Amino acid sequence: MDSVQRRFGRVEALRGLTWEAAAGEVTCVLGPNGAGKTTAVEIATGLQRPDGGTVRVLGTDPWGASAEHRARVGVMLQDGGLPQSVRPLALLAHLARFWTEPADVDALAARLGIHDFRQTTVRRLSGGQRQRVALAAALVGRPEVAFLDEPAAGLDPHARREVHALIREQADAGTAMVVTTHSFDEAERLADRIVVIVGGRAVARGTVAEVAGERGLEETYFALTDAARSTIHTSPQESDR
Ligand SMILES: Nc1ncnc2c1ncn2[C@@H]1O[C@H](COP(=O)(O)OP(=O)(O)OP(=O)(O)O)[C@@H](O)[C@H]1O
Repeated sequence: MDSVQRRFGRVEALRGLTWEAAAGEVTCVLGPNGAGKTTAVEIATGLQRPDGGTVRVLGTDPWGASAEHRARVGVMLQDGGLPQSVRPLALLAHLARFWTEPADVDALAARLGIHDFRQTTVRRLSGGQRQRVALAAALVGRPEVAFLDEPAAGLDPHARREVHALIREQADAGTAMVVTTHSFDEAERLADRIVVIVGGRAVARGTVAEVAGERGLEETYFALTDAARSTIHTSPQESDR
């Protein structure tokens, strides 16, 4: 996306956000609460319309894109949006029927430990269990690009390890994987590329080595976010709006 703007009343959620993700790579999107990560993902998946700028996903403007385009894009949002009264495997089997060549539901479910709670309806799953179902739902259509909003947040260590391995495998198979996270550890372990968003702008973009430099990702992140936040908070144009 290039120079994307998005405003909610007085709040400028995105102020000229520019970044990209590539096929076959994991791109981790980092940034403080309220930086605009979810807004960016929702715009990239056609759930929100930007007020300005250009967005292309697989060469297509996601706003109002066709069903054919949407079928090539996987999405896992923070609030899940899963139907509540179904069991996980029935849900995944149902979703798989939307695609001509879906992933193997049983293998995907086994991978994410979903068989362990196969008899429980989505409503009664724990937060981490629900997240694993949401991740499986995002990947069942074997997307060419997948946007995962904090897929490993709150998972137990085993589940997190599986989720990381799965994300890496999907990237190695050619998918552009876009993962938002608050974890430096996760970003360092997973990412080929990193985008740091602060106040609706990308303040750093590049490979992990390029962004982290010699200081390491955590220190670089604090330096970038502290600097950008103080600029944003003292900017007179912004406080006048
Ligand atoms: N529908 C909305 N109405 C009003 N303000 C909104 C709306 N959606 C987002 N915002 C505001 O836009 C800004 C960016 O929010 P966003 O959810 O994109 O941040 P985020 O980086 O995903 O944060 P977090 O790390 O907490 O998930 C915030 O100030 C938020 O309050």
